[in-house]
Amino acid sequence: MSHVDPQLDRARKLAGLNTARRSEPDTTSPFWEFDREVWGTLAQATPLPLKQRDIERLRGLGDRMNLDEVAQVYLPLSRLLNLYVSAQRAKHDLTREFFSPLHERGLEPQDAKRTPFVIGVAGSVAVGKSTTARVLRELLARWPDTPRVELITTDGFLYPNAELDRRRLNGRKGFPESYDRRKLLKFISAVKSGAPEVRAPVYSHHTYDIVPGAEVVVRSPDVLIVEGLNVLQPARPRQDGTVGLAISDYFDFSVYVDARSRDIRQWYISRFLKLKHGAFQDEDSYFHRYSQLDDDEAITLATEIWDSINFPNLRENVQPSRGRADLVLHKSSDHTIRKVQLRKL
Ligand SMILES: Nc1ncnc2c1ncn2[C@@H]1O[C@H](COP(=O)(O)OP(=O)(O)O)[C@@H](O)[C@H]1O
Ligand SMILES: CC(C)(COP(=O)(O)O)[C@@H](O)C(=O)NCCC(=O)O
Repeated sequence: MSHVDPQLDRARKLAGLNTARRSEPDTTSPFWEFDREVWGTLAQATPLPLKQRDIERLRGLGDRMNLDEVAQVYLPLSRLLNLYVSAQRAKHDLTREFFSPLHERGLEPQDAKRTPFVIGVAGSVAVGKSTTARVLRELLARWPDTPRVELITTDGFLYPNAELDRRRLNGRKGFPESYDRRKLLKFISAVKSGAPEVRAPVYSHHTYDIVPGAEVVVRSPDVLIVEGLNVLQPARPRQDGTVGLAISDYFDFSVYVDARSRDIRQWYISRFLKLKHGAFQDEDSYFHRYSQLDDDEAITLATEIWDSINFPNLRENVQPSRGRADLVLHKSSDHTIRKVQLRKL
């Protein structure tokens, strides 16, 4: 954070900010904060490898992501992550060098291969974290040293509906206790142990349940992105009061997608309406019965689901984990990212 950076000063002028009135650094915050325009200058020399049609393919229902946002927000982020991956690799090489006296004696660890760089993507239901995760995946895969990027969503680790019923957790889908957290922790720990193949179960929004027998196989990629509501949850205390590990203990970097809860509520309701006219029309959709509702009834129902499930989960579990992220993307009410916070080092 040098005092005079011509690129940043130019960006501040473009953004109508007075370069002479630069605010004092906030020494009480663990984050550096950047307006989008300033952050957007941080990868100017990097060509944008995606086209409009790629964005349309990656964008979730209702999301407004466009090429400008990819260039100004995600390209710099992918550049930073590329640097962090290199730093991690350098650290790995140094550690192997540190082991080298063991080599002659045959005592060097046999599995000294590096493990995948794991990135967590957290945020509320309907905030657009799946679009964020998919765009990051595409961008990172285009950097020459991380061609193999895999993405999994934590919904695969939800208990099947029958098990949620048995545990009296219907109506709590998405709350931390609705996930098989032990299985998720074993999954991530296997990935970070360097296992050549690790399997994860699959959830379907269409059937609103785990898909029996389906799995995704993660084969030691360069980068693994793990997206889900609760990925930044701290470990919960065991019955004897001791605290174990959380999946975030295995993350090399994490992103929290943030917005005002009243904006997210609006996005959730309008997405529900879009789904009513789209996916719910399909007779196999679990929500097919809702396709018959008129728009007012659908708005009432979506509001009820938001107020009774998704908002309480956001307030009680998801939002309190925001401060644990390495990077926070702040969206304004039109879905565009206005501000980026990066954890200080
Ligand atoms: N009932 C549904 N039917 C079909 N797709 C859905 C349904 N609910 C959510 N989705 C899709 O699932 C994905 C994940 O949604 P969500 O968990 O709300 O996270 P986010 O909106 O932050 O990506 C989104 O692409 C969304 O459009
Ligand atoms: C499947 C989800 C819990 C999200 O799971 P994630 O991948 O974030 O772990 C959420 O998108 C969802 O559909 N919640 C359902 C709330 C409800 O209507 O019961």
